[in-house]
Amino acid sequence: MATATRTTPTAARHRLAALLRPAADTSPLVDGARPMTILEVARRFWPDLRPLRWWLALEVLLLAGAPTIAVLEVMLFQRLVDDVLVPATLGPLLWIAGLYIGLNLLSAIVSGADDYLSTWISQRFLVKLRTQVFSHVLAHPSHVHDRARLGDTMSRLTSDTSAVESFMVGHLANGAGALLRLVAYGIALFYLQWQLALLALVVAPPLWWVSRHFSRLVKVVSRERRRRAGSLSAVTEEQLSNAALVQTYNREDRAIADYQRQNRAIADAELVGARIRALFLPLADLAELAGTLAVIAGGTWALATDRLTLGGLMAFLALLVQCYSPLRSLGNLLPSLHSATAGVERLVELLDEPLPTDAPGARDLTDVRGSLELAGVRVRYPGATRDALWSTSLRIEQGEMVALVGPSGAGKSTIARLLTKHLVPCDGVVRIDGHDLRDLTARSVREAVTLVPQDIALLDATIAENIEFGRPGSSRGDVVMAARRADADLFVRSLPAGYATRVGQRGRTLSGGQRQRIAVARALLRDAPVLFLDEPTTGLDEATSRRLLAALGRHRAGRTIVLATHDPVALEYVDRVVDLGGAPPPPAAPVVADQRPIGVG
Ligand SMILES: Nc1ncnc2c1ncn2[C@@H]1O[C@H](COP(=O)(O)OP(=O)(O)OP(=O)(O)O)[C@@H](O)[C@H]1O
Repeated sequence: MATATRTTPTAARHRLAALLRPAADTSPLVDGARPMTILEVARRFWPDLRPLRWWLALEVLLLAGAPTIAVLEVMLFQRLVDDVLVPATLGPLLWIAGLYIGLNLLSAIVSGADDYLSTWISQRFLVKLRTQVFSHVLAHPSHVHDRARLGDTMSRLTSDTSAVESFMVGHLANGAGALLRLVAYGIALFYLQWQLALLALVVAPPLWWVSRHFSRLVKVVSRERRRRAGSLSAVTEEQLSNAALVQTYNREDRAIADYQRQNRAIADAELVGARIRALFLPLADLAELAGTLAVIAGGTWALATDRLTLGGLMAFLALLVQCYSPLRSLGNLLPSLHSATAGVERLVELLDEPLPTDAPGARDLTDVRGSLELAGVRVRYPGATRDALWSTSLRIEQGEMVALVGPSGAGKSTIARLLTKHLVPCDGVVRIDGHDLRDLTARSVREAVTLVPQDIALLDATIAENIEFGRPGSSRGDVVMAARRADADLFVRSLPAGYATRVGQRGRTLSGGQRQRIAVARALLRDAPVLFLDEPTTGLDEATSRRLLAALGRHRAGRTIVLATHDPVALEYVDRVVDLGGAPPPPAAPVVADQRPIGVG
């Protein structure tokens, strides 16, 4: 005998709950941010909005103007029915029409001013917030940038900043406007017929209940949607910036599949949102309909017992219908705030990434001579399980030209980061001219030490502008001189547009060796007392390497030059070789509890 499968109420509830939650993302690219309450968000961003508070007050006044005009219009409508239509006389129509036109004009002025002012407030807030977030991200230490997914960061900077704006300005202003409208209509309703007005209030509790449940579900789905949007941006940026790699290895299918998977995850979250709306919005409609029917029944009684005129009843119903829109707006306020909170949380996570700050009392490094020292230095990157440097000590005298050698991963680039104060050691001291870098401002240290990193970065600008970046305001003669010293002048002159050639994003229209020489020219123009070049001869043929190294030798007078290099040719041009050795690091020690976050200060 076949057993009939029965759906128990609990199983049905579980199935419904599953339909209203996004399916788990099995391979999340971007983690969810720390959840925040609405109050926390408001407290966090109020200081940014505070300077605009008087404009906000004016906005609230304008918001209050609109419902007042609407109530006056409905009252006028009552007069139209009772004084013109019911007695069928044209007499009072003239003044009623005149007032209607006047109110209409006033309403147009108020709503135009309200629209302009609210846009102005939003945009001012947004410009300030985006600039603040952008400068914060720009100040992140380089190793934080290494870990971050650029696409996700960009999604936070654009759409998530808009979420803060809609939370602090859009939704709260809408909420205030809805509340004011509700109060104005409510007073008018009670004025027209208080018993009917009380009857109309029966819809408030069910609407509130619907809104609360709705907002909880909306919050979950909004957080997922935002996180997944971040993942999509991250995958897009990653695949497009590595398009050549993808093509070379014939991995287009996999890249497209990854991209599609992220899009499907977003579509899944969107569909859950649509299911939630499909379930709850009809419930809100039902509550409104119940309210209107109750008022029509009560209104018939009021008409029959002469408690209300026909015009009064029609005005009452017109006002009641107007009431439902702000009531809905208020009902939607919580879900909208929760939805925006999901974006705010991601932005706050970005803003809460600790920024490197100079220690209190840090002073500027002046009169730099250029001696460098590492004493017993240990570095471990955040999240790493082993030290990048341990017990490292070395000394480079002022005016020396030194090659820093060691196998790949020995820590040469890490030393460059230490010397430019992008990192501070977990143990030990880094010194310039005998001063502990911790006591110096990062800005003055970077003025003294110019780094040409291994991963050459050029701006999407002309060659001249890229070199001039080293010392803004330099003359064309100085730019050309620096290019000549870096052995770049000849190849630049051979280009059709010469120094005015645009190099494309990250200098991609130049060869690796050409990029290298432009970067060295930029560093030479800066003319800092200490020059750290990380693998400066990578991508250069031997003859060009020798010309560059000889040029550096000529440029060294009074300067300390460090070459982190694997190139044996470079060793011929230096005074001394500092070998970082290749000893394996000590066994991975447990992460020390009091390890300070790596950053400046
Ligand atoms: N941002 C980072 N986060 C975590 N670990 C890092 C980071 N940067 C470097 N490391 C680790 O630190 C160690 C030293 O790296 P570093 O780049 O300083 O070596 P290197 O001597 O310059 O190597 P190469 O000669 O290959 O350029 C390596 O084990 C590397 O994996």
